[in-house]
Amino acid sequence: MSEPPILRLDPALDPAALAAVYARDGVVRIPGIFEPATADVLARMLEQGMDWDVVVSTETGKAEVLDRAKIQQLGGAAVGEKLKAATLRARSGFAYVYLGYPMINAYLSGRNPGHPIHDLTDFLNGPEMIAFGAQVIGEPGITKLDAQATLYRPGDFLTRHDDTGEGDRRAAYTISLTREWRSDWGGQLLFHDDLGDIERGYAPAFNTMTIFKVPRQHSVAPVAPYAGAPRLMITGWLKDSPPSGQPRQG
Ligand SMILES: O=C(O)CCC(=O)C(=O)O
Ligand SMILES: [Fe+2]
Repeated sequence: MSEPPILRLDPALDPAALAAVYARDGVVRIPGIFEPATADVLARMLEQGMDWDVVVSTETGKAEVLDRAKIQQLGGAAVGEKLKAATLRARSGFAYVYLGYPMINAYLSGRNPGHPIHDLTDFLNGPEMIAFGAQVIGEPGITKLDAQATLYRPGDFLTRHDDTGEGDRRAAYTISLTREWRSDWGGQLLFHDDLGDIERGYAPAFNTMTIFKVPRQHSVAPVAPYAGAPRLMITGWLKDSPPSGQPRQG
């Protein structure tokens, strides 16, 4: 049996060139973030091996996270009502529906012990990734990468927001592990301007990292009812708050 590929960034990446693009545009696309064999293993994990929660926004825009046990307890009809309510709220406010896996919480609480997602959480908060992210965005004080895995099904969405958080978010990132996508399947990361037009729309391109400066108005376009695959991402923020309560302390 062959060894699993090493979890590392593709050594061919040129962080200085990426930093120049980020400094100019406030956003940078990074195709080929992992070597192909690594990206393949990570994609397979998201495609086949995840203990997904249903993530649905409440009236206040906070996340209600329904794990398998909670879904069973509520029953399909009650879960469906929550999704319907969030979808109605999306008409006029911040709302979202998708499947998620809270990587940091899961890591710290010992959920799914031995699962390979925890190696990725470790990697994202390890010295190589922190140094890379800090260099690309030109913020040497970056201490951690928040992370969640997400799966958008047909109809799933995330409405317009700007990622203002606790004040420690220096930039947002996404790493797409969506293998194939058609540009008419929705699911783009959209940047909105003040006139209500779309400045840019990024399809979930396989093995591509996107980093953008926040706050900035953005959304995830609803995945089309006819989309032929799930939209698979790792998303989060590069933060500069002290690394307490994170993986790899000390
Ligand atoms: O999935 C994406 O492309 C972006 C997600 C996002 O904007 C967020 O989680 O705040
Ligand atoms: Fe966001």
